[in-house]
Amino acid sequence: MLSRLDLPTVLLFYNTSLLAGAFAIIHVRRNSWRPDGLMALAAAYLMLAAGAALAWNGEEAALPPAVWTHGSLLLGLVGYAVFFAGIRAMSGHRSVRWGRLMTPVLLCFLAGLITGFPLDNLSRAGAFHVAAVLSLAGSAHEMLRNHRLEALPSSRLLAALLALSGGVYALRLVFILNGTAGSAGFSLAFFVQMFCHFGVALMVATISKERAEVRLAQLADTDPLTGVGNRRWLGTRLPKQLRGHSAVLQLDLDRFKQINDRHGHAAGDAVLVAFANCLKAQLRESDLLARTGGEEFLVYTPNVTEAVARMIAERLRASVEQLRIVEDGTPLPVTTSIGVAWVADGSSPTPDCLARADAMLYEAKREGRNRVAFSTMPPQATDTAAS
Ligand SMILES: Nc1nc2c(ncn2[C@@H]2O[C@H](COP(=O)(O)OP(=O)(O)OP(=O)(O)O)[C@@H](O)[C@H]2O)c(=O)[nH]1
Repeated sequence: MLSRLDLPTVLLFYNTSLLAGAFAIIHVRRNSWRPDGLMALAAAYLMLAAGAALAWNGEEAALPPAVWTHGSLLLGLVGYAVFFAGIRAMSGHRSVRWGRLMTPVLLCFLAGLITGFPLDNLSRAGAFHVAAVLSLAGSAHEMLRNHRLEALPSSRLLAALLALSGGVYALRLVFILNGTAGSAGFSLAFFVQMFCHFGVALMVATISKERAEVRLAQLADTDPLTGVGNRRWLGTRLPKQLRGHSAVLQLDLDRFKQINDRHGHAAGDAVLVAFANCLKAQLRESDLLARTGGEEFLVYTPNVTEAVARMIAERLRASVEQLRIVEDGTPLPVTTSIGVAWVADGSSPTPDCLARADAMLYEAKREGRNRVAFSTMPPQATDTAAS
């Protein structure tokens, strides 16, 4: 069926796919919180559509050959360069070196003006196909590289579509170079490209949606002031039972209200940020740190002996005491009280451990603040410990 389609019909479908793709990408960009590269992508689609329309009108003898051949080649080359720039910017905030990207495009265009090679159909198609293959292969590579940093479900699919599109152009380039490119292959190639244009626009929209979902999940789990996890996040990360040789530490800044009252809420916020950063700097990758309330933080530290759990708590207390926070030229001395519940052998239900750490924190406050109160959880019955 495809072989019976004439060239104007194929080009009409091809252009429709580019225009619909550009429209979809512009719409996604308007609603995206991370629109990098999307305008370039839409512009590339429009340039490729304009280039194809120029070629179509030229084939119909509606324009002088010198105009449509050079014009369509320039639009095709710039379109594919901008397409690559768009995918690169979209894939991971990396900068686009426009000078480096556009220099070969302009050199090719100038060579065309000097030698007149675009007037020859096969030479022009060859140059266009080389640009398309390089751009699409580079774009697929960018998306795969991005997938390693940001594993979104649709980024691999987008890379596959880009690779398919580049592969079809590469195959056609081989036919062009050995002089066997026929009109049936031409129609089929444009049909696949049409499918890829729709697919790429759809994947761009889906990636934008997936990024928004990831961001929402991050916002829901993160304390906006300090950037550490919040109580909700902690709830999803803490096991139901704390295993033997693990500890929870409940930390609370001492007399924090006075800092707010004397120096203002902004100074209080600065203290909270410094406090969180100080704790973060002391902990291991495997530890959890969350802000569970106003000036309350919780640390979960697995795989620690009693001596190490005591040492960690004391080290946190001492490093907070040594913090040097200055607001408007005024030093703000801070200390923290810490309640620790350490699980010996077996395991303990997490709520019990949290309640014990809280009770220990209360004791540390009662005993004068700026200290650690430590407790070992009582051993559990074997069946509870095994569950
Ligand atoms: N700046 C700032 N203050 C907060 C925030 N959240 C809670 N607070 C304040 O934290 C203070 C907690 O005070 P209290 O619970 O009385 O405790 P405290 O003054 O630290 O006294 P002790 O815990 O007994 O040592 C209150 O003044 C809250 O308004 C916040 O996000 N920023």
